[in-house]
Amino acid sequence: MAPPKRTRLLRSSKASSAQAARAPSFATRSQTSSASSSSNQRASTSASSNQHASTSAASNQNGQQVLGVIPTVFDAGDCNILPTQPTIAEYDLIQQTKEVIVILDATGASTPSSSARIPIRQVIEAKIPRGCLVANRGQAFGGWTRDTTAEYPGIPTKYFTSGDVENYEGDLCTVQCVFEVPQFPKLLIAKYLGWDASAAYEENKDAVFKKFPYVKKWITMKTHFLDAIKTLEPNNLVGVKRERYLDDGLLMEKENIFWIYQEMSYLHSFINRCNGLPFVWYMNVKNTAAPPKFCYSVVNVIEKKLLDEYQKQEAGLKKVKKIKQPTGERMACEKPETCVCDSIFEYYDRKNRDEEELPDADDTEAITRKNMRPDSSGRLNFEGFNTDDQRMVVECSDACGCSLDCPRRQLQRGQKVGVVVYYEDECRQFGLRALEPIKQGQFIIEYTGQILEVEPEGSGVIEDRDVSYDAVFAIMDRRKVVNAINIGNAARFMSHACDPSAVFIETHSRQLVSDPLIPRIAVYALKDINVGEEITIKYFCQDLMSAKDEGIKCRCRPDCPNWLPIYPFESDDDDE
Ligand SMILES: C[S@@+](CC[C@H](N)C(=O)[O-])C[C@H]1O[C@@H](n2cnc3c(N)ncnc32)[C@H](O)[C@@H]1O
Repeated sequence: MAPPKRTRLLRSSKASSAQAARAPSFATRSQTSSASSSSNQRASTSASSNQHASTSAASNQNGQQVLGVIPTVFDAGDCNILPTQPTIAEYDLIQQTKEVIVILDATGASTPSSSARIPIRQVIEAKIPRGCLVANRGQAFGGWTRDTTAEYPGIPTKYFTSGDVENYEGDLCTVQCVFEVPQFPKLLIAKYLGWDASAAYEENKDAVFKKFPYVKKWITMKTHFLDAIKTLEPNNLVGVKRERYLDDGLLMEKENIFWIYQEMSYLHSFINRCNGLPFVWYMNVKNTAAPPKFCYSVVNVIEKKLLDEYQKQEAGLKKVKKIKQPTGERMACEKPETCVCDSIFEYYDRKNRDEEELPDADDTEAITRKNMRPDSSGRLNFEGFNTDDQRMVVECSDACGCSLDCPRRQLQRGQKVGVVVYYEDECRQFGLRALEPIKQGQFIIEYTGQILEVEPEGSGVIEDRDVSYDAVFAIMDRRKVVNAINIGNAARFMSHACDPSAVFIETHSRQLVSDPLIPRIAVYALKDINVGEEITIKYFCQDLMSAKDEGIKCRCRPDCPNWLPIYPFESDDDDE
């Protein structure tokens, strides 16, 4: 089937009109957007699944045995469940199947079983999500290969080019990213998923918006974000302009790192979208530094051995009895009379006090352990809050008798505001910025990563890893951390600030008490954060930070006197 006729060539100097007439088109067939639930797409997606199945049981690049290929953590079926306008039944299905646990168990021994609600993945191999059909076809049949030293987990290395159009015309195309054309407000430059930059083309703005509703949202939010950056960083106007209108040369520079930013923005946002989560973008308006390589996951990853430990601890949690609610305390749960969240907090508090073995009652009182309860809008109250305090949120489950809309289930319901991974400067590198306004006390994002032991095998020394990617649990499990250096989401980019705009809160969260309980880390806003402003946390408590001229000079503000400690730390026991 021939693509529709074009009226005007995008960049006459960049492609011949013959190429232009055959450029890939998003409008070639009755295609729906990539996250649509159309039966056509379901059929194609499962065909593509079969293709992947045949490539399983191989070895990955590190020589590690691959038990079965998981194209990304989330695409093996999850991408089929998110229609743009779900029916009630489909909505229920999304709610019921959201949580996924990933188990790393390279030996394949004693494989844990999955349930329909909590699929368990045995091996992570970041691949292009299955729902991205043309990107997968490009990877298999594309005519151009990107420099393979630049490989990013889950990002294509092969692409269709304008020269491939003859063989693949009529292939379904998804608009991956768009740029405005200053003199022609009705046009957009569209680059397509799975096609290289030379096959970018101009399209009618309204037609793109109609076909791909997310593009309209994308461009509106991008403009808003870039307008905010213009005010916040007036020295970077050239880079800001390029994000909006593109640079003349970029369409001919397929290898330019700029295109990796576009790939990561689309594909990670796609994985988010499949899980009911908002946009995540990657942006560098300052230089040509490359974004870091890491495996994107919207859930925590845990080894079977550690999951087994958590399952043993369930015995204690099962004994938790509902305590009488103190009068005058605020209760966010829809069903305060049956809510057991405060009782669960009491359970952990008591358990910690027993383990602390402090010499006298005065010392015990010195530890402030806070039960953070959301208000009826789901926000936390940070009045009188100290970032050095131990704190925890317990979320409702089916044991509380409330609905899924209960305000005490923020992390379960998932991130609501989009974020931008933004290049800050040479010292801090990438940080995280708000794509949408955030209110004080609001849940922002989960900090996902690998659950690791603080001191593996009783070594007494924290593993030789960059602990600035560790998020610790002070209440639920002092022996484990969430580490996001290799696997994680956009939260792994948050910079340290001595006066932060956000905070980690360890969270006890599961929808059903029959789900495994794995501690999670939520990020909440300590103050209002406007579009374009940075989301920062305080990495270390005050006594680990010092002005002692060693470690990493803190760049949270130009005159900050503090230094961040360096790694690895010796554990306390070995200090003397
Ligand atoms: C968890 S990572 C944050 C993401 C990282 N910036 C990146 O681009 O991948 C922590 C590292 O960021 C840098 N960093 C974060 N906050 C900083 C600050 N306030 N001052 C100096 N460096 C900072 C340090 O190199 C630190 O080791």
